[in-house]
Amino acid sequence: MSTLALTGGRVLRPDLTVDRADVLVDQETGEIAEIGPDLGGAADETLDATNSLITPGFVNGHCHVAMTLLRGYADDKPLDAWLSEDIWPAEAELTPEAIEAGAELGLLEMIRAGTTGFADMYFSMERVADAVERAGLRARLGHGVISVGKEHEAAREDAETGLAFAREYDGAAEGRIRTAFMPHSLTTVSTDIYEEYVPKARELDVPIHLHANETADEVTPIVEEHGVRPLTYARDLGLLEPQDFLAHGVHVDETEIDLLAETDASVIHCPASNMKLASGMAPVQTLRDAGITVGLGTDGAASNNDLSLLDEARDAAMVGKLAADDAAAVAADTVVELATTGSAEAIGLPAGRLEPGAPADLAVVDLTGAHLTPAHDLVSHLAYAAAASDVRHTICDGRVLMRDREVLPLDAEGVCERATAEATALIDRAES
Ligand SMILES: CSC[C@H]1O[C@@H](n2cnc3c(O)ncnc32)[C@H](O)[C@@H]1O
Ligand SMILES: [Zn+2]
Repeated sequence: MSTLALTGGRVLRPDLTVDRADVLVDQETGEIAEIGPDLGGAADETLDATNSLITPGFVNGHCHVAMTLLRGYADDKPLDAWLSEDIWPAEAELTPEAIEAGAELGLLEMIRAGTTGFADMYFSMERVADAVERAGLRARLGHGVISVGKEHEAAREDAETGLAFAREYDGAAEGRIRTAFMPHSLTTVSTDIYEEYVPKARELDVPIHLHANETADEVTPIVEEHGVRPLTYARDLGLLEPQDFLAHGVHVDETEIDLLAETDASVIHCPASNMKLASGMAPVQTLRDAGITVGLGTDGAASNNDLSLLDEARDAAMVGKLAADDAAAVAADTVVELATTGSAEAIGLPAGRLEPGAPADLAVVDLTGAHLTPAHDLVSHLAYAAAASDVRHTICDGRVLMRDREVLPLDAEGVCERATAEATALIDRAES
């Protein structure tokens, strides 16, 4: 077996205790072989983890990775105006090449932030999948289906694209890519498309992922048209199975929380996007107390405006306390769980735990920064003080994706140049 040892560091265990240990990775299986003292001697390759914390890689439960091209293009608007006045007109000019360049930029940023897995909904997903294969991360990918503003046959074609992608790419990149059927939301996909395509997605045995209950404005038309709350409507459409995961879940009432708990569907909390678009505050502590699996997502870089799960964890803790009016709510250990095991369970990727036999998806966080001194509590540091730039090494599936801040599978300079050129050309097309 070919082995990689991470030596001299401290390890964040699944129960969130920390101790000094080395980690030995079997690079053939991509799994953690052993955690314990002095494992460096016999390894084929070593990574220095001195003065560092070895954590599970972070998992981004909801993203539109190619939207890095639109970072900073439209800010300071609420969701509806942001999408209809700026984002959708620009996205109408996207090309597959632009999407691939934007995806590569996002993947570069994620590797640098210690992210090893993510869920993504967008267009030209075969190009996103190609970029994921090259970059070496794990992903749950799906074509975003929208029917609003389309003739019925065009909407069916879009849904067929979503099914075909889910069928053809599940298991790609040596199993690192899994797929899902991804209708955009309850208000942008019509009832008849749901009625026809949810059973077809079930036949493929892939999860369903959609935006739900993100803004108050989205709840009202569903109640008016269907006479029930959005998640009752979603349940009636067959959208709340245990493998399914919803992005946002901000405006959920008690009956909807009960419904999520009963059905075992998961919620991906996107606090930065929710704050920036002033969508509202998700009741994260209440969701967790009800036994619902909650993960953490950045959403796209145009509504965040970065792809750092460490930033997101801090945001989740801060806004969670405010939403619950309780400083003890959404505590440090909770947000570390949300960013690792919570997201991994929600999106159905095998990651999130540091133990023998688990996938070797790891981030190594340098603890020497002044902002991480002194080190009373490393879980507290992950939740409240560490930044993406503190991540020193990133490993996914046993492969080193970043060593001492150098991203190995991607040419960082070339990625930034291509993305800048594609973003400039995109905005020129959109505004001409
Ligand atoms: C159909 S592909 C995905 C689609 O979603 C748009 N999007 C980005 N962020 C959000 C958000 O917070 N709520 C709803 N929709 C969002 C993205 O621009 C694509 O058009
Ligand atoms: Zn989104």
